[in-house]
Amino acid sequence: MQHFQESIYQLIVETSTNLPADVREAIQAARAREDAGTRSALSLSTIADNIRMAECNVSPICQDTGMPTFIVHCPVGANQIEMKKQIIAAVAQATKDSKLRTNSVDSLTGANSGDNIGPGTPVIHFEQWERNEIEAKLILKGGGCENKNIQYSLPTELEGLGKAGRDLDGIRKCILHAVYQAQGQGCSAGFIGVGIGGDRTTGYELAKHQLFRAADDVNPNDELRKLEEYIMDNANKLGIGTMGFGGQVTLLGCKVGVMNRLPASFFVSVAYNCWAFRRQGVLLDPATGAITKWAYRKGEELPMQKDEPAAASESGERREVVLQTPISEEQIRQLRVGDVVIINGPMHTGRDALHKYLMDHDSPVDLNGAVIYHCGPVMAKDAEGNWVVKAAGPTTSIREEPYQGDIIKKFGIRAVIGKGGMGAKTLKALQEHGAVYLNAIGGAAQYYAECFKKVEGVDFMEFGIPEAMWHLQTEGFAAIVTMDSHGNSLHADVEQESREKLAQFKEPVFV
Ligand SMILES: O=C(O)C[C@H](O)C(=O)O
Ligand code: SF4
Repeated sequence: MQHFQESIYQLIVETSTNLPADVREAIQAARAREDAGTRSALSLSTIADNIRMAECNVSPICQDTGMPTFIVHCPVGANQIEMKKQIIAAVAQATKDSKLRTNSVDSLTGANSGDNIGPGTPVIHFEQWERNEIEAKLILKGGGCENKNIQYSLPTELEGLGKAGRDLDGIRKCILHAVYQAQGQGCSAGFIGVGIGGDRTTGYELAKHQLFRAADDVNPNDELRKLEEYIMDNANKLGIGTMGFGGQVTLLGCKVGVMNRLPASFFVSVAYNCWAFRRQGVLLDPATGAITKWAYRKGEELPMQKDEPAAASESGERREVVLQTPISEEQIRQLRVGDVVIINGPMHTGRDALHKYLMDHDSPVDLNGAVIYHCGPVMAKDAEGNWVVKAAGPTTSIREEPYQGDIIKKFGIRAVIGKGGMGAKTLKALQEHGAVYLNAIGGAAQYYAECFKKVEGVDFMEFGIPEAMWHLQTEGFAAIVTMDSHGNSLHADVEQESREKLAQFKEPVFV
């Protein structure tokens, strides 16, 4: 098995940097359905650019490379202890090479292990089979979409949909509700895996396993096939759209699996995966561990199409405002929801640990007129020992809702960039203080990394690389105003509209 570790390393690199062809196909189809020039169409075109860049740079598609989860099938007698050691070594190497972000954090102290290795990480499942080959599959599912997983216990009462009973129609309602509750926060348009039955643990496991099915396969169970088709036809009527900007395409795939349950329990578990649906697999020679075949069609088979120039020109109607940091209140008050803002100048990253810290401490840098970017980047040092940004898309902003309004006022921040939007408390602070919330395209980590021309410095390295406060010299960072200083929030609007649309699915369908 002299090649096993190297093969697993290749699997990790391929999964993190190159979306497979079936996922690309689903994204291309979504692009064809959105009207040119709309926010959703523009976002999908940025997503397509980002997929191309990640492949070309051999760098992470999204900075959140998730919880590395391996499922390994091996012949009877294969040495699983040895394989496990080599998988762990390959994960550590891929992290060192900036193909994975340092993503393993001590839950009590917050300390980052720095190499993705720690109690419970990576996740490795072994199963024996009677074939004379090894199959290793990997999914890199990020934290933002993981937070949008949801488990229902039937019977229940669902917002907008009424009673969901212990039958196929109740399951149908749960799945639609799962898509609704995710809004844009899991970087829609997404893929969902659904597990019917099991207990709380195996139900979620079954849901996650569905994500390993090819996006274009057909469910062999006729009832489940009909359910999947129904969901694909109807979930998109919710109008949530790419990144929750509104639009025709909210869901890119739906796969449903079933297992037995206890008489007293009826769980419907939903695993939500962002568009950056990173999963791949390899078949290996059991003697050498060399790769004999890839489990999913590789990305190269389906190059992402570039936008027609005509489509780009339609976006010309959108107001574009270039801002140099620090930004004044007057400049901010002129911005409205829907404007595209291009930011130049110094910008600072800050996410969970920093926001908590700033509540009762001073900032190490002056934040008056500043832009805070909710982002946990992948960083590396170049040959001269200088930090460079390797991947840097936004993180889900709503986690900072308890702090953000107070911090904006305390430090005089004028713009917050993130994704998925924020709540009423932040909206009020934006209005009172004169600040805006800018939505960047979640997952577009290569696209945004290019905007960071220089790393000026870093504070709080003790929080770990993703949570540290990076000071970045920025050029041409584009984001959309989705919450302005006049009380308008695109997120609140889309959520309300989709809640109203959800009610059209109240009546029974599968009886
Ligand atoms: O941790 C991150 O960088 C992003 C996260 O996956 C998110 O979607 O919020
Ligand atoms: S930022 Fe978005 S694309 Fe990246 S892992 Fe999180 S949910 Fe997925």
